Amino acid sequence: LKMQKAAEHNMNIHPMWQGPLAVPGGDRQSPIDIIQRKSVFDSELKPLVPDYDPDTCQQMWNNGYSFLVEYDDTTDKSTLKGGPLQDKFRLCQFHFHWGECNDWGSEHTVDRRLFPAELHLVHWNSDKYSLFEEAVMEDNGLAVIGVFLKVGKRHEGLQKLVDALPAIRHKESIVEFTRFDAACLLPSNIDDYWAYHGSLTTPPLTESVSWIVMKQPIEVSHDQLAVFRSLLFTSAEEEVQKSMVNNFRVQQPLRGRTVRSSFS
Ligand SMILES: C[C@@H](CNC(=O)c1ccc(S(N)(=O)=O)cc1)Cn1ccc2ccccc21
Ligand SMILES: [Zn+2]
Repeated sequence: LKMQKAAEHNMNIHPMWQGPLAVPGGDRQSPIDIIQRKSVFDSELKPLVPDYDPDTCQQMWNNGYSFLVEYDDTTDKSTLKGGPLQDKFRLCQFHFHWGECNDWGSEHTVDRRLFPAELHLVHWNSDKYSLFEEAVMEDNGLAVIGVFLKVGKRHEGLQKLVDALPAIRHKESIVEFTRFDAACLLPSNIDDYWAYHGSLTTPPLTESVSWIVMKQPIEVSHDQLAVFRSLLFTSAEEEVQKSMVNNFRVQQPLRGRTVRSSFS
């Protein structure tokens, strides 16, 4: 029932969803429901090796659908390798998806379980491509780490980010944001994850993503999540202000894909 309610509230009415809602013939769309008993343990999956340099953190902005923290990805200073990945990937940004209430908001689900929010750390394959824009179009171009957020104790590392949000309430607003270590948003256990091939969850929905979804959620406080919901989809000029909530895509068909797990 919550899935149904969540689906009714999701942002398919947001302007960004007007137009083709799926890649024609797309058979590896994201997000998906991860059915634990159907995932296949793969002993070949290696530990993930995130190596992020806080000095590459540059700015935070409201793009009218989420808020992004962007990193300088002109060098290999902040990288991800290991896990299911054959190549080295550069961190370019992270962002979140969340609901209007704590009952839903995540994009992926685990055995149909919804979380109040989901973090995405976006990386592109710098061994094979020279720009993010190139990698976006290639089937091994991107790697996104998904981390579920659940309501619990306050997340000290997240608070620096939460304190900056009022400065980017409106769409298109941007603020300098430096020296943030994205690794502080990863759960304590990054060895247990699910891996599958999918897509961007917003247009252009390109099927270029190696998804790595962490099993262990991070805990954030109710009040920290409430600040996410104080953001607006709308720019300062628009007369009707709309709260930035329910900015998630509904789960997509698995189409015969296998979800691998790094743990048995
Ligand atoms: C990718 C778009 C911008 N979108 C993203 O970068 C992006 C990143 C991660 C996710 S998620 N939620 O799956 O983690 C979703 C979107 C720009 N853009 C639009 C058209 C386009 C064409 C070529 C190159 C870039 C292009
Ligand atoms: Zn995302």
